[in-house]
Amino acid sequence: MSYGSYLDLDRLLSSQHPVSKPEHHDELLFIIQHQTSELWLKLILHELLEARRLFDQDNLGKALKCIARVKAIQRTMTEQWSVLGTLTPREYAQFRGFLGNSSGFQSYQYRGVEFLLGNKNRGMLRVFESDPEAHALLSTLLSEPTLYDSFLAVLARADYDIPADVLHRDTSEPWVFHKELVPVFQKIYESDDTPWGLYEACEDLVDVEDNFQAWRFRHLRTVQRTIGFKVGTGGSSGVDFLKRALDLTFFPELYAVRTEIGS
Ligand code: HEM
Ligand SMILES: N[C@@H](CC(=O)c1ccccc1NC=O)C(=O)O
Repeated sequence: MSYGSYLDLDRLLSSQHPVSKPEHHDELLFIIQHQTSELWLKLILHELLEARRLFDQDNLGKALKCIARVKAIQRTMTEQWSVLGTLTPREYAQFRGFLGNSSGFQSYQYRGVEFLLGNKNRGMLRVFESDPEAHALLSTLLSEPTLYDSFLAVLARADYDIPADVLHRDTSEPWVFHKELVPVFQKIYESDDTPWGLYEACEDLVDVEDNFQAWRFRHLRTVQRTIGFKVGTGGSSGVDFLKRALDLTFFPELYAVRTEIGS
């Protein structure tokens, strides 16, 4: 065993293939920024799947340990935008044309994280029709319960009043706001004898959503300073499309409960 063989460094470090001709100096930054993001997304998926499995086993403490790791990765990914922020609009314009129609829409790991957190959209599968492995993973994640579904099942088993239509919902559908859950969370947040384990779990989910939004926001701002209001290579309106994504929410009831909190 050696450092290089253990980490498969030969393969890793020979996996950067700039397509610009002549090769543009800054394309390597662009490739490595994406590759490191994909590696972190791989670990996020790994940890979220384990957290969901642990929720299903009522092992709350260990699930939260996985989520703590996810939160730390998210902070790293968000800070990482500062590296790409050193790419000037002109530098990017000089090799952007070589990227063709490829775009972040085609990140199956990103889509997998969105699905696992509840932002499901069957239409997004079409992008992966020519990639059977990615398609299979996303089909599975589309149909399976989300992390939030599994957490609500934990609450139901702890005798919280989770409606049957929530517990037996069609999990391939995107999450919709369930007002009946707000008093459930109110009971956790407002109690004189707060169940701190459940409270921590709720707050960890809020942290994950907050961190996800921070990443989306920094993506949007990096895109805006790099390509302004040009349309995206993936065919979207660009900045306007990314702005609308900021309205998405994974755990709306955990935010709605704040409005109801008295003393
Ligand atoms: C200069 C750098 C970047 C620019 C100009 C840019 C631009 C865009 C644009 C315009 C879109 C909308 C889709 C389209 O029409 O193309 C998009 C989507 C996306 N980008 Fe980027 N991006 C950049 C870097 C990155 C990086 C480093 C990542 C990291 C993985 C990333 C991940 C994504 C993802 C996942 C989406 C889909 C978002 C969704 O569906 O909500 N992008 N990007
Ligand atoms: N959508 C970007 C292109 C882009 O960023 C991109 C292109 C190829 C591979 C990954 C990319 N990153 C995220 O969207 C653009 O419109 O410039």
